[in-house]
Amino acid sequence: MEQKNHSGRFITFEGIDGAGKSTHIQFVTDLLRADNRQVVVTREPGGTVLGEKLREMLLHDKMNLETEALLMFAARREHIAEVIEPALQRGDWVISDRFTDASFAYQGGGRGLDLHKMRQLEEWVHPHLQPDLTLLFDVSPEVAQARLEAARSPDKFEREKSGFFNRVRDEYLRRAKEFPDRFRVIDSSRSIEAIRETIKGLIGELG
Ligand SMILES: Nc1ncnc2c1ncn2[C@@H]1O[C@H](COP(=O)(O)OP(=O)(O)OP(=O)(O)O)[C@@H](O)[C@H]1O
Ligand SMILES: Cc1cn([C@H]2C[C@H](O)[C@@H](COP(=O)(O)O)O2)c(=O)[nH]c1=O
Repeated sequence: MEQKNHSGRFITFEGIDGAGKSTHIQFVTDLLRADNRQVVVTREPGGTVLGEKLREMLLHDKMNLETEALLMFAARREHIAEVIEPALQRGDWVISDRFTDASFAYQGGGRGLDLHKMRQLEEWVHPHLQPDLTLLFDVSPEVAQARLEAARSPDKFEREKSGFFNRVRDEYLRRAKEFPDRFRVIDSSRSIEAIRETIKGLIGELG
């Protein structure tokens, strides 16, 4: 495990679109606040004024794949400097709806960008920062798609076909195997109640 130079905790939520991340972020936030923790809830791309502007472009405009990856990491650099690092230094718990694993899964796995380039960007943008815990909400693209269709109109990523989401899912699962210390894979095809029980146990382990 990497050496930490802060007293806070950094938890990331990952999974394909519609896997259920947002649903459970609220639950975890309530759980931690009830335990008197200071919690900062944020998201990627986004989380800062500049990052939210980049999010609009990233989710709605057509662009070159490398431009997409670079803008994801540009938004992330701002997010780390303005939100994540200051919060961790204060000793807060940071909950982020996605982080760098999403770039590996979507731009790497989904769209086929060379993972070596992604590792170089990661090394540049946050050489010493990794989540303490990454909750990977794992579900088939078919189930996720059915949930999303019932919930809202799709953005650029959500309009992709199931082949794309199968590749995204595979890359997430590959990373979960590569980094078993921080990843916990949650079977997100279960009921919301059953998933909450699993999450409670996992958060408890962080202390
Ligand atoms: N375990 C579950 N069982 C049934 N429905 C669920 C479950 N989890 C979430 N949902 C529903 O599925 C929809 C998508 O969930 P949610 O917005 O939490 O997904 P998400 O992973 O945050 O998606 P995105 O990454 O696209 O923002 C919502 O309508 C939510 O109520
Ligand atoms: C951080 C990050 C995100 N994405 C994609 C994944 C999702 O389709 C959207 C974000 O939408 P959400 O409803 O907030 O999940 O962006 C990506 O492709 N690469 C990334 O690094």
